[in-house]
Amino acid sequence: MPVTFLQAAGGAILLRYAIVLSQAGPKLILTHAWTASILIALALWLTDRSLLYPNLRSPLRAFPRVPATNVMAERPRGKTPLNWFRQFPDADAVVMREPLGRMILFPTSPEALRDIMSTNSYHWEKNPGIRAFLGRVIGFGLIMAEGEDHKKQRKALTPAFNIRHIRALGPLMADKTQVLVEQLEKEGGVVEFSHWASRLTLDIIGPAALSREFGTLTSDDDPVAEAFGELLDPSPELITFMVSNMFLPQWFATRLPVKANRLIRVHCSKLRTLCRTILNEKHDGLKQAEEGAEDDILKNIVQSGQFTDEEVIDQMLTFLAAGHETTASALTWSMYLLALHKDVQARLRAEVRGSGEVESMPILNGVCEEVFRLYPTVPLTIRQSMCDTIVAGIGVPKGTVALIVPYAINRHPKHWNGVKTSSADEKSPGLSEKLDCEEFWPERWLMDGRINKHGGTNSNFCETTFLHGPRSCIGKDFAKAELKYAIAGLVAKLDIDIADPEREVIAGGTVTTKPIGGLNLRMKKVA
Ligand code: HEM
Repeated sequence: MPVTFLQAAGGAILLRYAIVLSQAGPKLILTHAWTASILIALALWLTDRSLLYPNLRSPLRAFPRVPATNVMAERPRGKTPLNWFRQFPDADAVVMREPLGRMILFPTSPEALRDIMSTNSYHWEKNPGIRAFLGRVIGFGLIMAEGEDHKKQRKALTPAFNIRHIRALGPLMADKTQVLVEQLEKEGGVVEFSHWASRLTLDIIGPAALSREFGTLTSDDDPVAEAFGELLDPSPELITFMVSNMFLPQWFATRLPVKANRLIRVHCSKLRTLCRTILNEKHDGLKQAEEGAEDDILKNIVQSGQFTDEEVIDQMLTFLAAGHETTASALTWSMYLLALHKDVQARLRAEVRGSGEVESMPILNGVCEEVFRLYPTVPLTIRQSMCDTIVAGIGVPKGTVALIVPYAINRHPKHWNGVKTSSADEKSPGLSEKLDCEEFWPERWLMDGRINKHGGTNSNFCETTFLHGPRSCIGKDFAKAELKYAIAGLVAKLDIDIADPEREVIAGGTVTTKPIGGLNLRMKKVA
């Protein structure tokens, strides 16, 4: 529609200009007519893009408008969208207009989120530039696949993450946590915890996904930890390069003589070589052993018979990258929240020291769910519509950019403000207190002492830490089990306090959320 309008207007003006100038002689036509018509067409296009289309024709006008803000740069990421959601609590989405008129959609209501993530999930894809860049780093596995390719990969990989396999990993998760506890006891005193959390999760994903011990908890020089450290917790230069990949064509970006390109080439080639070696060993193991090689995610992928060796390596890189810093971030924030809420820490310690299955302990479950809600590891993710589609009953054109912001959605006041009720309150009504959407309150996830799945809201789309639908996190159950075992193991043995209470803890990080400057904790053995 805008193109038709522009073509007609530009054509008419061009014709008129040509007639006027033709009367002034052929030389003048050649000198000015084309320049003038190009400038006029450009001016019309800009006017249309920045004024007419957004104000008069865009269907996104149906949603409240918010001022342009650099939401990618703010800390914590999602802070401003949360303010918008407070301002427009009943809106299905808000729309931000960038200076050149591009409209960005921020879906907020469960209906809008369901349309994007579930009903019309395949109408939306990730930004092609970011995909190409991240694919170079973490492989073109499941996270980077789109459309039919994604459907095929997801179907082949889902059995590897079934609940039976994850349950079987419980002892490994508990054992590795025990190694961490011993290391922390040796450190004796103040530790920078996010660093230890990454080591733990790498040592769990290694054997769980690839039958490979990385041993990062007990050794300082591990090439895998180093490569992921530099690639996933990158320098400002690497971040700038990543963002510029959204706009630059890949044939150009990959050839730029910048340090970031060299760093990616060196580390990725090391990681691919390592994965190739592991894969060859797995093939040998599968050929030799009657029972097959050790049971892990890799064995399931190889045995699915759906992938070439290079594709399996892409999946291995994806699982290593997606499956380690993410849970490390959640574990870091768990320790932070438990250090701030010593009463919850004490109740949790009593629970995990008692009998019962780690998977079904009520307080532990509530603590994990509150951590995922308040500090979603991926605070924001981006999508672009590949065709005309519908969001909460409004027709949204092809090419629309949507920013899904779990940080803000998970704290939406309309869904998460409430009333604190506990069994004690139920016996003595009138004692209920107001519950703020940003308050850490594990009991949201308990109803009459039993675990509930929605945290007291009326839709699971009120919480989007792992997203929902076909593009939701395939490792969700793995991550939840891992976090439970890690918290249970740590809290049972160690008392956790903030080491430097004066310092403000702010959520930063590039791909995953982490406290800026780390998290210093005082961890003491408890009797
Ligand atoms: C706290 C832990 C975790 C969080 C918060 C988390 C969150 C997410 C999110 C938000 C996405 C969607 C990203 C997007 O499309 O923009 C995702 C996708 C994915 N995650 Fe996780 N994740 C976690 C742990 C894991 C683990 C442990 C694994 C593997 C062992 C894993 C593997 C994946 C994969 C393969 C995808 C792509 C799924 C697809 O597109 O079909 N994640 N995760």
